[in-house]
Amino acid sequence: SAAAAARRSGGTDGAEAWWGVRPATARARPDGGRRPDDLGVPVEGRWGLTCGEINFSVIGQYVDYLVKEQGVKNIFVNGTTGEGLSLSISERRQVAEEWVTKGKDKLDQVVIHVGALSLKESQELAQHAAEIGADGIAVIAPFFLKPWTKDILINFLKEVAAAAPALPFYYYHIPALTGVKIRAEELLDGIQDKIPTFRGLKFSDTDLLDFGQCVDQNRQQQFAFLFGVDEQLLSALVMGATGAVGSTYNYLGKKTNQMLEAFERKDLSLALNYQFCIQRFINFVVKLGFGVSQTKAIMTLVSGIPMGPPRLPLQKASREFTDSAEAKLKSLDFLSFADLKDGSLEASS
Ligand SMILES: CC(=O)N[C@@H]([C@@H](O)[C@H](O)[C@H](O)CO)[C@@H](O)CC(=O)C(=O)O
Repeated sequence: SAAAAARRSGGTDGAEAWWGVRPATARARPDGGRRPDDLGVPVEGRWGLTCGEINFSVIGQYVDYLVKEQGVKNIFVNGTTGEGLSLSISERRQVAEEWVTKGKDKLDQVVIHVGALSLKESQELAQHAAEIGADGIAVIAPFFLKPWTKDILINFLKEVAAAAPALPFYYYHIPALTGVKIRAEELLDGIQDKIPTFRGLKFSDTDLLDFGQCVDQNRQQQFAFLFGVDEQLLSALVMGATGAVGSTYNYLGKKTNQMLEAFERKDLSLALNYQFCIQRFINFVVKLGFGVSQTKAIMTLVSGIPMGPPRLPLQKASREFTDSAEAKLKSLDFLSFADLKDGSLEASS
C-alpha cells in the first residue's frame, strides 16, 4: 500500500535529480513518481468472509522492482492506491514499518499517509511514522464530518503535525474523494505560521489554476509541489511541479522518467510525445472503468509480483479488463512479451 516517486540521476549539471518529495535543502528538480498498491492476498477472514489480508512478504521484492525496473526511489505509503483508508490502524502501522524496513538503504524517502477520520488515530499514526524513521507524513482532509473552512482544516492538520514535530508534513489535496473543496491555494496562505513542519502539497486534482497559484504565491518557500494527476503531469511541470505521486508510476515509472528527462532538457516536443502516449493508455483504461482495483491488476501484470485483489468495498478487476489493458500496453510498446513475468496472468485472474 504505497505510492512512490522516482529519483533519477543526471540533470543538466550532472547533479542528482529528484522526483517526488524533496528535502527542503534539495534543489527543485523533477524526476518520476509512482505508487505501489496494497499487495493483498485473499484469505479466509475471522468472520468467514474473504477480507483481503495484506501479503507483507512481497513488499521487499516490490521495493527492488520499483528501484531497478521503474527508477522509482521515493514511496508514498497508505494513500489512495494503497487503500490506506480501508486498512485498520494496526495494518497501517505494519505496512508503514515494512516499507521503511525493506526500503532502508534502497529508497530515498518513504512518506506515510496518516490521514484518518479520527484525529486521535491520525496522531497515533503520525507518532508511529516518526518512531519508525519515516521521512515524512501526509494527511488528507477528514471526509465524513468535514471541515467547512480553511481555518478548521488547518486546525485539524496542525494537531496531527504536532504529533510528529520532527517530520516534514505534507497536505494531501484530493477533493474528488474527500469532498472537501477548500482550495489548496487558500490553505497554503500562511500555513507555515500555523504548521511549522509544513513542507509541501500533494495535489491530486485537475484544477491547474489552483495548482499554479499554489506555486506562484509560494515562490519564496522551499515547498514541494507534488502533482497527482498522471495524465496531466506535463502541464503541471510547466506550472512548477517539483515532483509527482501517482498510481501509474508503478508500471509507467520508467516512461514517465523519460518524459521528465525530456522536459528538463527543454525538449518539449519529445516530452509531449511521452505525455500523449501515457494519455493514450490512461484514456483507454478510463473508458473501460479504471480505479484502484484495475491499477492493481495492471501492476501484477507488468511487475509479475502478485498484488492480490483489493479489499471490499472495491471489487477485483475483471479478466476482460486485464486482457484489454495488456493488449493496449503492448500496442503502445509499454510492455513486451519479454516483460511479462511467469505467473503474472494467473496472479491477476
Ligand atoms: C484518484 C486517484 O487515484 N488518483 C491517483 C492518480 O495517480 C490516478 O490514478 C491517475 O492520474 C490516473 O487517472 C493518485 O493521485 C492517487 C494517489 O496519489 C494515491 O494513491 O495516494
